[in-house]
Amino acid sequence: MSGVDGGAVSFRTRLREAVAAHGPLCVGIDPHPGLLAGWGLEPDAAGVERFARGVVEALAGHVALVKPQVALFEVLGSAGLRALERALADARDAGVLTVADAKRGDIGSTMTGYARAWLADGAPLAADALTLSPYLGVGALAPALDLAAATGRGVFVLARTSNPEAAGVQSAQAWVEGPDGRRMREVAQSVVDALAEHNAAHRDGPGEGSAGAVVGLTRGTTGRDHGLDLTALGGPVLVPGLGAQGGTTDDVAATFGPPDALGATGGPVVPVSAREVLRAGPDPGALRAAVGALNGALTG
Ligand SMILES: O=c1ccn([C@@H]2O[C@H](COP(=O)(O)O)[C@@H](O)[C@H]2O)c(=O)[nH]1
Repeated sequence: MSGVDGGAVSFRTRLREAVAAHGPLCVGIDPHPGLLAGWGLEPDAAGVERFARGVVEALAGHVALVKPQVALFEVLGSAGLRALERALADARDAGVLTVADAKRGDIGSTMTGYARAWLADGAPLAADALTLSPYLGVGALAPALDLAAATGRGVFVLARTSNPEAAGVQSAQAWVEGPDGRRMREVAQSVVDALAEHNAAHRDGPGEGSAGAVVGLTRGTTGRDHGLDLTALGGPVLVPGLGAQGGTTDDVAATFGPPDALGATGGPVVPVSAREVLRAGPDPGALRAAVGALNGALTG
């Protein structure tokens, strides 16, 4: 993770390089019991570990990043978390970027603990990036944003999630304090704006673009004239909803524009697919073919 001068290389730089080399797809590692059965594995810690490490082994060198779904490891207690630690270590050793999808968020003092658990150098569960929930306020997430910026890691904060139930909260209008006084803003947009502010303050150096947003593929369009305006974000966008939730590669282009649409000021845009890709396993060649087909459609 060190740059030529010995300092940390930003997550966004590393993500851009990985996307340029392998394509934008992020493969979710979601060891659902049904998928484990399809792979001939038991729904226990040994099965989850074999599954997660099998995905990394098959896709190393073929995918930019993977996103383990922490809940599906946590459900097995300490043995499940040990399996996650091993899969994260495998990915690190193989040069595959990782996003721990833990959706953490708490008051600032507790947030420091979450930040150190997932974003500190040497932490057993350290990942390249962590998903965060801003329901306690984006400001409360500062310990994670700051540690990510300092260690060349990233965060993805939920802005507009892929599930339909989120609309009531995320599309609500709220008063937000800005440089020009108070103004009404959609909650999801206010999250993006706060992340843009953080990124603007860390434009050069290891913290560059470390604050990304989660914008679901299944919740409508983005752009200046409708929906979310991501043009000032200055960071990456994680886009779940491709495949099992109904989103298509055409939807990615229609919603976010061509792969480099946010290139100058933001991005990369990284679509996520878990179940659709994982159903192709356990055969490594079939997993790689599923990833290749999606990456081809996303970039073609
Ligand atoms: O808005 C969100 C945020 C996170 N997710 C997570 O992404 C994967 C999607 O899995 P699929 O099998 O491709 O549907 C899963 O881990 C979700 O918890 C999301 O779907 N939407």
